Amino acid sequence: MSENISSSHEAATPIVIVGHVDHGKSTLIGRLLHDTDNLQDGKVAQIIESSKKRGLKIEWSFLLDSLQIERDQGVTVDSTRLPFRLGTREFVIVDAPGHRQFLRNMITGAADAEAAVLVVDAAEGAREQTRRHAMLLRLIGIRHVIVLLNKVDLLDFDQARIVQVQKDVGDLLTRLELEAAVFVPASAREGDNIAQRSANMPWYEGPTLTEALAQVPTPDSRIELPLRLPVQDVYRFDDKRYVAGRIERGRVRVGDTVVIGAQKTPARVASIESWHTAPHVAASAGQSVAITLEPDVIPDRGDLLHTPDAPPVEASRLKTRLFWLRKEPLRVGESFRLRLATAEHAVTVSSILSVVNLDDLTENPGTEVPPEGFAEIILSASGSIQFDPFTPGTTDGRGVLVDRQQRIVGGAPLIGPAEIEAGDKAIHPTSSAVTAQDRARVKGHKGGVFWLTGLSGSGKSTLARAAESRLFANGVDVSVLDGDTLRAGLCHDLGFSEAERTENVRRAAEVARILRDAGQVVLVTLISPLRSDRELARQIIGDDFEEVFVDADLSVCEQRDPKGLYAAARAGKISGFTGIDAPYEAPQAPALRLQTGQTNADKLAADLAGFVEGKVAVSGGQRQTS
Ligand SMILES: Nc1ncnc2c1ncn2[C@@H]1O[C@H](COP(=O)(O)OS(=O)(=O)O)[C@@H](OP(=O)(O)O)[C@H]1O
Ligand SMILES: Nc1ncnc2c1ncn2[C@@H]1O[C@H](COP(=O)(O)OP(=O)(O)O)[C@@H](O)[C@H]1O
Repeated sequence: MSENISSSHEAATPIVIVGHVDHGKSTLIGRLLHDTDNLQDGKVAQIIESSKKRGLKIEWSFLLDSLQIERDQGVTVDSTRLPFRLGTREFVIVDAPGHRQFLRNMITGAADAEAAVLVVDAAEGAREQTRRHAMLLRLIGIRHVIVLLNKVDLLDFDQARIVQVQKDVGDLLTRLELEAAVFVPASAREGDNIAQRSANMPWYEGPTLTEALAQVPTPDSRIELPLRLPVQDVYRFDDKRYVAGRIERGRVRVGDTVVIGAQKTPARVASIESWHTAPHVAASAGQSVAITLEPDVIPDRGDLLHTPDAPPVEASRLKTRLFWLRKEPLRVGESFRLRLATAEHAVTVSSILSVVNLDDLTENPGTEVPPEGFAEIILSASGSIQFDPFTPGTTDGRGVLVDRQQRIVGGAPLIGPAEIEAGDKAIHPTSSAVTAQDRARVKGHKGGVFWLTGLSGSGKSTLARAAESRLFANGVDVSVLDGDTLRAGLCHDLGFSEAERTENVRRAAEVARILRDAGQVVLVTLISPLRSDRELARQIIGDDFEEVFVDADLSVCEQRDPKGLYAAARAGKISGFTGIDAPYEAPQAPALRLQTGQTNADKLAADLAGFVEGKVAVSGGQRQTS
């Protein structure tokens, strides 16, 4: 049997190119591929042709457009890899069609970049996206950053002005604990200092971009680190059980003792196999293997195999950096799945330690993380999680948060265990193993929240109760959360000040979310007079939230006055009454509008029930009707 340890193969070095919009990223890619002779002849002709047609000099960014068109015609891919060669060394520019996909690839490690070129328009200096991208480079741990000060022709190649921009960008990176390997003053459009040294900047003695790329170190070897083999799967074949996975770091030899996951069971490696080759005596980082163990223990997918002398960290509260991708802000109390190599753990955000202000890059206390925002948070799990703290250049601690629909909502490199501080809310919420899909299959419909807002007396309760009966008769698991009813119990401590109404809405939204997560259809009837409060409800509930406007003029409501409240308010017996001396902000774009001053209640209840059924329908669902 031969020693089959893969030596460091000369794989292409992946790089990413980032920068503020219009700072010249696409032009740079086109220029770079052309000047390094990495374009097929036909491509150049195509670019010259389309540039001429528009009466322009050669426009290198058209190259990317034409590659994009080719991609659009081919199979859908979520990552674009543009290979190019510099001398004997291979590189690949990792890009993605679309800004969000690009960010997603960066945080999941799909981009897997060794180095980054940060493009900054020298005439404009660092802008908002420059800061955001630099933060992202820090977050995902890219250690080698080349700053390309682009468009220096617009500064007449003036040394003093270029040096000033270099200093500004350098200061910005220093504040992020990132160090630029080199600053290259260049003009991607004109070709200065890309592959050819610029004659316009005799004062510049540093490398051109291609020279700078040639200096990017080859990836560090992960072989010398202690073993980590995340279990991908366990197969049974010919009476043997194979534990399959890709070695993330270290090496494993036949005869080694390994420890399996959180159960901490030791076992001996009996054999190491891989497809289509003879069995190995050893394997190392980067290789995918199937091993057999003695005794024949059964790990689970997600378990980490490691050496007994260098175990990973274990904690149930994890201090985590965060790059937040969801369109809605993140709040404390939200639950997700934390993907970590092949493992998935249920976690809850138990606190937001700080949120980065992108204008000045300061870290401040905050109650929510905005879309594309950066923060430091604590994630809590119900049990302990094994991990290695995030280390740039490795896959260690590279967590990703996914929501109930398996969508990636955040990059979450795990920094380490979170100590429990005095006064800390050390909560460890659990989440259900029963999925939304399981529930929908059993109930024949999915859960959803229908938020009925409108003036007192507009008809919210009347329509919700009538729709509830109709839906129930059709086999829908439905309930109503009614303002008056909640205020008699859960919210009995609340009055009608603005702050108390906000709290009332928050509580109702939290309850609605729990019921929705349990697969129910929930009709909430609250005046909820302020747009900001209804927006809060939408954010707490997240998916499957629909705003329904129960619309009737104040005069109609006042005339109906079913509870005599308007009369009491007019008589000054009740103060702060909605519509009289407290505001009501009508929805601007409700999903459904029910005009109760014009249409009878029966018809509107049927409309509401129909709307609800349409929204919660699942294909193939079987419902029992009564
Ligand atoms: N000051 C004042 N303003 C508005 N409403 C008042 C007030 N005082 C008592 N009520 C009664 O409380 C019901 C509204 O409660 P909500 O929980 O829906 O209100 S809110 O969403 O918190 O604004 C409301 O019920 P509906 O008529 O069903 O809307 C009233 O019965
Ligand atoms: N088209 C209609 N839709 C709903 N309610 C109506 C309609 N026409 C008259 N009403 C009457 O208006 C009143 C609405 O009161 P309610 O449902 O308690 O309102 P809210 O819950 O919004 O305060 C009820 O007395 C109801 O019978």
